[in-house]
Amino acid sequence: MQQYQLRLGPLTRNLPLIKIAPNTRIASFVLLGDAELTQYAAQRLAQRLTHTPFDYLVTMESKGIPLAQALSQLTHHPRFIVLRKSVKPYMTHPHTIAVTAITTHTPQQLVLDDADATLLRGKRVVIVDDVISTGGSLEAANRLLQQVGAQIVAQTAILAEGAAGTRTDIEFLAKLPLFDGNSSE
Ligand SMILES: O=P(O)(O)OC[C@H]1O[C@H](OP(=O)(O)OP(=O)(O)O)[C@H](O)[C@@H]1O
Ligand SMILES: Nc1ncnc2[nH]cnc12
Repeated sequence: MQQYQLRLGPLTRNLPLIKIAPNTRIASFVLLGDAELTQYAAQRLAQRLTHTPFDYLVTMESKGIPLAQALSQLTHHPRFIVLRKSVKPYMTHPHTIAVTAITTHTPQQLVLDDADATLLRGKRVVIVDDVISTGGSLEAANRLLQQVGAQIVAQTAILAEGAAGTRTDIEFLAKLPLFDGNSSE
């Protein structure tokens, strides 16, 4: 399997290249289970947020969760909000929004329970995720948060992939190429 070598500060990781379309691959980045990388990335992102006062961190299920937890602790924000991908029985009044993300061909959604929506109304929010690729998940999170009256003051990620790497409205630590025909088997 072909690999892409990611260097992030003192850390190096070999990421497998995963086919997402004919001749197009992403470098699969799996933050879940990598406590060292999560902690390192959270420290770097916390530094970037030093001059951005905010009330809540918001992340998307699932790979953003450990990063948001580490960043929450480092920035002394004891609670963070997770946008879920399915409606749970305990939710009283779920707000949902459709998502198009690079890794799934089936319809996806982001869900925010009303209790969390109430918490976020009028609050300054930082969105955090592991990877921004097409930006579909980020865009959906933005729309959902705006619907419930939150104010997005920063968007942060470890990696920006493909065209997301040219965006100036995201704080990211590293860029990843999208791999074209040269990476086919
Ligand atoms: O910019 P986009 O094209 O929307 O891609 C980025 C999203 O994709 C990944 O989630 P994934 O769909 O792999 O779900 P998971 O975290 O639940 O595994 C990643 O954690 C982002 O949320
Ligand atoms: N490169 C990537 N690795 C893992 N998950 C992703 N989601 C979007 N891009 C991704």
